Amino acid sequence: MSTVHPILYEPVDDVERLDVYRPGGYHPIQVGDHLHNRYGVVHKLGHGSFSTIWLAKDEQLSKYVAIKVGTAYSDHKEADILAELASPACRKQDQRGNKLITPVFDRFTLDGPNGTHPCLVTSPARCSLADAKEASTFPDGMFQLDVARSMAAQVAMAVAFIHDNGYVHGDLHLGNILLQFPWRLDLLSTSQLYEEFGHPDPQPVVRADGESLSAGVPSHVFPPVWLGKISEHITLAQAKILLTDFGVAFRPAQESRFKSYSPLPIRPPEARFDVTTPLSFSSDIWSLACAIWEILGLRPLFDGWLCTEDDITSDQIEALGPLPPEWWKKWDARSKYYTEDGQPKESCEAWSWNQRLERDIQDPRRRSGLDILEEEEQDALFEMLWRMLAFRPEDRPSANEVLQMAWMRNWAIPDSERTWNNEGDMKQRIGLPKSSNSQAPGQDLN
Ligand SMILES: Nc1ncnc2c1ncn2[C@@H]1O[C@H](COP(=O)(O)OP(=O)(O)OP(=O)(O)O)[C@@H](O)[C@H]1O
Repeated sequence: MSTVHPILYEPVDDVERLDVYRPGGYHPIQVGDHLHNRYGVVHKLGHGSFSTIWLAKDEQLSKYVAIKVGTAYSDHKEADILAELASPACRKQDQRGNKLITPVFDRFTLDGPNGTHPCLVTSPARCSLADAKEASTFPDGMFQLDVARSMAAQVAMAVAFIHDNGYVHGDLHLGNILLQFPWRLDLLSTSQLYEEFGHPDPQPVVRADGESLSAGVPSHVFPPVWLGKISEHITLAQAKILLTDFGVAFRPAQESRFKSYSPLPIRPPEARFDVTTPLSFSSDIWSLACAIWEILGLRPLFDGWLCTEDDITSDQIEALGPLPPEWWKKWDARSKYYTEDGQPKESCEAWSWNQRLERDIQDPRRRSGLDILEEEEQDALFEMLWRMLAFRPEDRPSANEVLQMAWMRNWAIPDSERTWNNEGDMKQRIGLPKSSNSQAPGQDLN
């Protein structure tokens, strides 16, 4: 059942939902606030359903940090999980994977008119991969091929790292994969940062009924700063990613989770058809395959725009073949799309794998003048994704097995190694001395 939200405030574009400034909801924060006697808020980075995220200056260490301020409903689980993944015990097992997970520098709580809010201090990133694609100047927002391969390998490594440490991420989409800064933001003073990326733009919050604001509502809200980069302009050396948002992550050994919180297009089918078996690591493998497709191409593998759960199931069958028989029988809406012997009804336009590759990856890449996948690479990619998208979760490979597959070994991992080996070259290219930590760049910050 959908909830109807009364219109309490005059609308403001590109900000969090204003009606969530209420007891249990967001904490009212303004640029200029000083948090936890240490962090001066200088800009807004973004918002999610359960948090607002702020760029702040850590006055003790003179460096910029991102502070994720949770709603008062949210628990401390995300911070606990990230702290555990950052612990020396986890980190020493896998040096590679842990650089790809949001680090935790500090955590504290804020008490305010809407309750007590968990706050997580992490490193600021440029933008999410979804934002980078959306910002493209082309109608088709995509990454250069080597960049896409590198990012795909890094996400798989990050997933292998968290799986090795017993956690399922549970929400692997491009909005939760961030692009790291290729240089230290700390090189900029706050005024240089404003000059380079724009000043905060406070928008007044006005009640629709003309009444005054209650104590839990901020006087102003802030559209996020754009620190990001347009997808096709990201170079291989700049393609370092961070996997973020562990808000729905869980440990299958400790918690039986039956419901998936992933968006419909990347949601594993067992969450719909096998609701009595707890979700496990393989649910991330399904979503990882969908994320890799979208990183390489233009659009999601299973399109979710105005789609229902039934449309997505039908789309999955078109791409992957018949559902396991017991799931097929459970699917009440099957007769809308298929005859009883599983043939698509004429009204359905079926898209095979090859057609999808053309439609979603190769053709848009060609149109944007970007490299396409050669035949040998296409075959290796198909082989990997086909196995990751097995309907039955137990038939999918583990994240470590994915990293051993030919596409990863021969195409994606070599490009990710070039991303991580380029650090020194990168600093030279943007005109920074390799050991610089005080000088403002004044060069190409993009
Ligand atoms: N460290 C960061 N640096 C820069 N931007 C960030 C950072 N963390 C989050 N953001 C921005 O804020 C957005 C929301 O963050 P996040 O997904 O962690 O919040 P959430 O409340 O858990 O969201 P959701 O609605 O997905 O549960 C991200 O998509 C990104 O644009």
